[in-house]
Amino acid sequence: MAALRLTAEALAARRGDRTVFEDVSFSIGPGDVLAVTGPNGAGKSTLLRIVAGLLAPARGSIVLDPAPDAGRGVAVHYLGHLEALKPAFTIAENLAFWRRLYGGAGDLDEALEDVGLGGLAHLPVGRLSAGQKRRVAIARLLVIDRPIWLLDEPTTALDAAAEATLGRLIERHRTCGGLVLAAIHRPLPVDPTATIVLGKAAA
Ligand SMILES: Nc1ncnc2c1ncn2[C@@H]1O[C@H](COP(=O)(O)OP(=O)(O)OP(=O)(O)O)[C@@H](O)[C@H]1O
Repeated sequence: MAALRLTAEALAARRGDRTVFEDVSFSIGPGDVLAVTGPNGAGKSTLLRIVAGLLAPARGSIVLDPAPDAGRGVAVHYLGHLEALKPAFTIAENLAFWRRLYGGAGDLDEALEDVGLGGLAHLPVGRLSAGQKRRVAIARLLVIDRPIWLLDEPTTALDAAAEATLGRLIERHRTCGGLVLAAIHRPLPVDPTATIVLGKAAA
């Protein structure tokens, strides 16, 4: 994985008519894990969505060095609150869809083994538990090789074993030079390089 640096400079975000946060700056490079904490409504998901390019900042800038020719979007993988899985399709069909859409090349069976869902590729997603769906969403990170993982409360619905597995997968990603930005309420299953605390909850 090519060495990348992601630098955010004096970011501010507005949602509706409210400034959610301002003057947020950070710089992360290969192997870094940046945790973003703060109370409900402080803007953690907003920050991730801005870094993903899904929302524009009210002020400030985000620079990727080196900048991908096709833009920042191709370097990031956003794991949001929603799993973005079609319930009527099997696990394999869902992962194959996302892999094709994002231009990934990872092995589906290997990814499912990695998240503890080996042998279940044929099951419709609609029949899975919340934690199993989360594991499928995490497997998507593995079949599409992108350097920046944006994880919004990634341990939601995971049991202790799956949380430990996520920790190992994040460590593997770091070892390969990947970067992680994670919005959290509970501690991550890895030691973050740094933590940003966003301010006050919405009144
Ligand atoms: N689509 C939207 N339109 C207007 N305001 C929004 C929108 N989405 C979120 N907000 C507001 O932006 C603020 C920040 O929301 P955000 O989801 O980023 O917070 P968060 O820190 O991730 O919260 P939580 O810990 O509850 O997940 C909140 O006050 C929320 O009401």
